[in-house]
Amino acid sequence: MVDEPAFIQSLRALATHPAARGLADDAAVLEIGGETLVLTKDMMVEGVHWPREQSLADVAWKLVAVNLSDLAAKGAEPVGVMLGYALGANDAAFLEGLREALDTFGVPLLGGDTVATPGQRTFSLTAIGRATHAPVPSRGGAPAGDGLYLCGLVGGAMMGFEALTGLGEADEAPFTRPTPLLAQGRALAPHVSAMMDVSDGLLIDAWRMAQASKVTIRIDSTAVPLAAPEARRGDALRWGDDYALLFTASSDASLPVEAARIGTVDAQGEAALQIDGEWLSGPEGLGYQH
Ligand SMILES: Nc1ncnc2c1ncn2[C@@H]1O[C@H](COP(=O)(O)OP(=O)(O)OP(=O)(O)O)[C@@H](O)[C@H]1O
Ligand SMILES: Cc1ncc(C[n+]2csc(CCOP(=O)(O)O)c2C)c(N)n1
Ligand SMILES: [Mg+2]
Repeated sequence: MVDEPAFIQSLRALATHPAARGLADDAAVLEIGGETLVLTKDMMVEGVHWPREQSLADVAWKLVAVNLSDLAAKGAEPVGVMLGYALGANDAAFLEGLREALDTFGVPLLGGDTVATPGQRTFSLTAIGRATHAPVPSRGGAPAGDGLYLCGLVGGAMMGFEALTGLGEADEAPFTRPTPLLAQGRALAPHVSAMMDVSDGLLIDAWRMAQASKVTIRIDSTAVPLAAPEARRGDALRWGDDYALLFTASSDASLPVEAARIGTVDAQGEAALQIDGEWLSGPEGLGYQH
């Protein structure tokens, strides 16, 4: 079996349509009929994306939330979702969590597909959004000289996961019921040079932004706002599942939402990422990869 980056690299030869953005962004951006659609799809697999302890109501909520987070990162407003569902135990709980998420985020269910599987439960969602600002922010627009900012916190999902699985007492909600930063992403879109959501870990996602933008990103790790104890800072920067917004903007931009300045964009140097003065050449050890 090849790994995730190798498989996506092979797919790039097939995804030559401009809307695919070279498979180097959070979503596809499709101009059609005078509108700009933003399209994304995320899957969740039992044992990989949620532990057995987690209720399927929370899994359904999170499936919607993580997809809407990719729309948020492109400043898009949700238009609808399509569900891929594998039948099994606790279907009613899944339906209840799905209803709550659709109501909360005001997004209609438009369709989907249902199967039964002898293996692990697997769910997927396709989210369709409408761009609210042109150009639609990409991972690839960060110019040297801009600041690097984070809207939201990291480490909360890690702490919540540990509590859910019996290690500690933290609030489980950042892991079980994340909130996509839709209003913040929409407000930020006109002000940013690049934007993405943090799903696999702050450091690996910053590395991807630097790669896509052909720059070096320097991060001051002590400036990153945490939802975890200080002693867990290193883990919080790598664990992922936090769905904060990582973006670049000019240092003198007046930003419409609260965000922490956590670094600087430089011209391409020795490597894509520098953390507290130390060069990091590859993505290994920086976050979650399948
Ligand atoms: N099986 C696939 N077929 C086509 N494109 C894919 C496939 N898997 C990933 N991609 C594309 O690769 C790019 C990177 O995907 P990735 O899943 O890393 O982004 P993401 O959805 O923002 O992250 P996450 O899955 O951590 O939420 C995107 O353009 C995505 O559409
Ligand atoms: C049981 C369990 N163990 C570990 C994790 C952590 N985790 C799994 S996938 C992922 C990145 C986002 O996924 P993707 O890139 O597939 O969208 C993260 C942070 C979890 N959620 N559940
Ligand atoms: Mg994303």
